[in-house]
Amino acid sequence: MELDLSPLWLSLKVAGTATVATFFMGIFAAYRMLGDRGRWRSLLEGILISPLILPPTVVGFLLLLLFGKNGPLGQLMESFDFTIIFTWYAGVVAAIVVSFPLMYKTALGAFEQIDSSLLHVARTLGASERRIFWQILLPLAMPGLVAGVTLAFARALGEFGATLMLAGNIPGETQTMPMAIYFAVEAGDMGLAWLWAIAIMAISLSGLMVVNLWQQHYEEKRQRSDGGLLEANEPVNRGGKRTEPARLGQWINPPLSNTATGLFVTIEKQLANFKLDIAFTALPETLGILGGSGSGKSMTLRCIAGVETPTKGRIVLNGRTLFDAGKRINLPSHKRHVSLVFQNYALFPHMTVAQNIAFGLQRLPKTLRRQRVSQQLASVQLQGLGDRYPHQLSGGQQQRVALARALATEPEALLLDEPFSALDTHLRSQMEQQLMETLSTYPGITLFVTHNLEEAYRLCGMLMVMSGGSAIAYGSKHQIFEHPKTVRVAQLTGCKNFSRVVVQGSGFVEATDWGITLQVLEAIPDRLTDIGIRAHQISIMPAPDSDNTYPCWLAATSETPHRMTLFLKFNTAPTDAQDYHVQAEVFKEKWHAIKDQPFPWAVQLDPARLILMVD
Ligand SMILES: Nc1ncnc2c1ncn2[C@@H]1O[C@H](COP(=O)(O)OP(=O)(O)OP(=O)(O)O)[C@@H](O)[C@H]1O
Repeated sequence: MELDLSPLWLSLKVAGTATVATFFMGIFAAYRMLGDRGRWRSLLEGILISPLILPPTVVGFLLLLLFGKNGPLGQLMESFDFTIIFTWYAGVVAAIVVSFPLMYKTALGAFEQIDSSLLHVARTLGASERRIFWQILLPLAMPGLVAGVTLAFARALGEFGATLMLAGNIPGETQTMPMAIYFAVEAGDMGLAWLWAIAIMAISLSGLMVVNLWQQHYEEKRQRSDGGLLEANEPVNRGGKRTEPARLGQWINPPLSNTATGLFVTIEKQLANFKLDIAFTALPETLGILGGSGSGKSMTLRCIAGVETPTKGRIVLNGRTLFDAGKRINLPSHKRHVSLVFQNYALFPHMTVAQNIAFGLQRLPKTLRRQRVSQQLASVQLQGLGDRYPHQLSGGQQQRVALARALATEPEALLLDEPFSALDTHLRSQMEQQLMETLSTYPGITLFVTHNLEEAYRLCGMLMVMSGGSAIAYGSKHQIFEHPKTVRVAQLTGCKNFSRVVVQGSGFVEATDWGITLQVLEAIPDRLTDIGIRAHQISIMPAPDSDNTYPCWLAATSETPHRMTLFLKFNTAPTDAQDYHVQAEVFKEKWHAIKDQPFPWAVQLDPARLILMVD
């Protein structure tokens, strides 16, 4: 008897059509749900994936209620003289419903895996949501989407229960392979049942294998091109000149005003366990932002870039209002002309270096775009690397590409969020040099977030110190480092030695925690509470008869490659390593000169170096 192949063709037709529909519907639904944290999300998710957990007969029953003669869709179709019940269309509908959750869930997972900073950075480079979808989300999610399609197709191919209820088992018209198996078993024709079962398994498994092979190939191709990490190509700084940024501002504490030139920020943002409440003005130069972990530095940059929305306040850039809660103005990131460089650089991994840099230049004619990319590559010394992918670059090179990409759009403000944190010490100092040169020709406003005090000092003319979501100090770097007004600012700028004080009379205070009386040169502020001194400014064995010199004993030491930290106690010998008053830092040469001297040592807290603070 000749074998009727119609179940095979019908299955492929039904599953293929359903998969095409599921592909688009699943991606659309996943895209809409992406980032949705609304209260209806759980309910909506439950509905979308319910066909995965409900018995197929229940799904079939519900579809029958919907598409049947008396169902709302059934009646609507009947008014056009059309019905899908007991046709192959019904098989397609059943297959779409049961395979949709697989496509949706896989697509959502693939989208969610994409680093959100890539999307944020694309927005700050001027890309619309549509462009981000087509050029960032879709290509990066492709391996996941392909896996989703395969699973959806396999599920559609194997659909039985819902299809039987909606489409029935009409040989040649609605009988798919799963149905052919069931009815072959019913009729006792085990040979035929085996044949269809093997056909389904072969099609599904070969589909999965092809996808797996493709993914493997995709990964191998990525790794093969991983070959050359180019640390050796990093520029080597051999005695090159180190220059200060060109336009260090001379002003101190600029008034908070809606300046025509500059960045004016006065915002509040309430989060679950944190409140950002900050106000400052930045002029066209480099403002360093220092602060402890979690003090709100990144959040401030994210609000300025439009990645986060403040709860209250205003942000004005060169006279343009970027955000005004009162007037309900909230320019999207792509219209702000503000570039944000993330800690992890957020380079688009599927684009070459040149494509990354050109990403924000879509509106320029091609020749001009190419010219701008070459200029930027040259400015960060990456000529000849335009065709590489980010994973073929060293950390330092990636950092330079991120900077070139951010500057290519000629932003009015450049926000750098700890741009060197992922680099080793050697590379860090090279990159710092390079950034200094780049910034010296950048005419806009730069905000530079860092934890590294020395880096902040070298790169920035002005500094803002943040703590607990607010600015606690703002001024020139000299002012902030040499005359911190509060204990917190002194701590955050690296001061390690503090003592409570009682004022003794004009020019003298008693440092109660250290048990000594100190002469001070600075005018004593009204509400003075603390005195401090930086570790490297403590003198050991000073010239005889120096002021503020006391006998000291050594409680403990701690060694770094070039310096020693000495834990010292005034007036009496320590009982253990924790029993000390101050930490002093000395170079190794000095340490070798003093280490065998008998105790007590003479230790001076130079009156000119003492910091007077309020708590
Ligand atoms: N999306 C968020 N939802 C709730 N809280 C958040 C969110 N993002 C940040 N925070 C909180 O806001 C505070 C400030 O975070 P932010 O990232 O600005 O700190 P930071 O000063 O940059 O710290 P670090 O130096 O460690 O990067 C932290 O307490 C953090 O937990």
